[in-house]
Amino acid sequence: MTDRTTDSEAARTTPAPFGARLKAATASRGRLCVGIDPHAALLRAWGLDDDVAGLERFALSATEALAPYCSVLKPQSAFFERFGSRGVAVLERVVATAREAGALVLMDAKRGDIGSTSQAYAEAYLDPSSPLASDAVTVSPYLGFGSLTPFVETARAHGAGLLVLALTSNPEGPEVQHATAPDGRSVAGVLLDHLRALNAGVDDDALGSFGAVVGATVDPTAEDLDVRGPLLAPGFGAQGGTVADLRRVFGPAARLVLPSSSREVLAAGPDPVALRDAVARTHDALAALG
Ligand SMILES: O=C(O)c1cc(=O)[nH]c(=O)n1[C@@H]1O[C@H](COP(=O)(O)O)[C@@H](O)[C@H]1O
Repeated sequence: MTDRTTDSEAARTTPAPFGARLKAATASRGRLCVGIDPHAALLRAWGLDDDVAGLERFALSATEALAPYCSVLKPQSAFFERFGSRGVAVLERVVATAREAGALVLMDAKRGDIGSTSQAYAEAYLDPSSPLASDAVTVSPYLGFGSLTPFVETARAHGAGLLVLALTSNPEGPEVQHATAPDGRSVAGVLLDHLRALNAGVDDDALGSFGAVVGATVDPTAEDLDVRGPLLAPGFGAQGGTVADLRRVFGPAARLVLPSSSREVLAAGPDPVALRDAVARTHDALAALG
């Protein structure tokens, strides 16, 4: 994005770091991230057509119903992109609506590319002057962790965060993530070490802004999951992950977990009260996590 602010203006307007804002949000609203994933099947279940009008109705109704009651909303960009520019325009409204209601927005775009292209992605999702500007974005480190440097620097400049794919919830992930790096560590272990380094300056009782994605459904791991930043745990709910699984997978790092659920919550709609009840039930279940 073009530089529309002076350095001193930027310093005045930069929000607190994402980790600090996430910690405050989960303390007041609970630590559930709800995914806004407008699947064709969910649109049909809500009595909507699988077209841009249906997408708009679904995504905005869900966001309006859920954003005041959730610490984090995670719109899945793919379901908007499949409708082209009109779908992306709906995504822009979802981001704005969620943030106005006080929810943090984690854009689920899973981007990652060579550094110079990563810079453009970082500006698209994290620069406040972008229409898609979010509080954090999911990123893929599989072009090498260093290729994410533009995301790290842009996040730091704007008080935003990153959630880096480490041990994903899908069954195909281990082929890459459990592979052994040249120095004998696992690939996932290398990524987790990089995240720990990025969060190194954070106080003991604070939360860093650079987190990992670790599925609620993965096998227990010998890796040290305590990166001193958030651990996004998708796979909770529709993919079968339970509170017991979160305890089993994360052990002492469970305090850092941000469980994420999309279809299980969204299936309760379109009634806004039913959507809120689904969130309340999940919050109650998560209370057992401590
Ligand atoms: O980054 C993610 O959010 C993600 C990572 C992962 O390992 N597994 C995973 O399911 N996700 C996303 O989390 C959401 C899961 O949706 P549900 O299975 O409906 O709760 C989808 O948007 C996935 O793209």
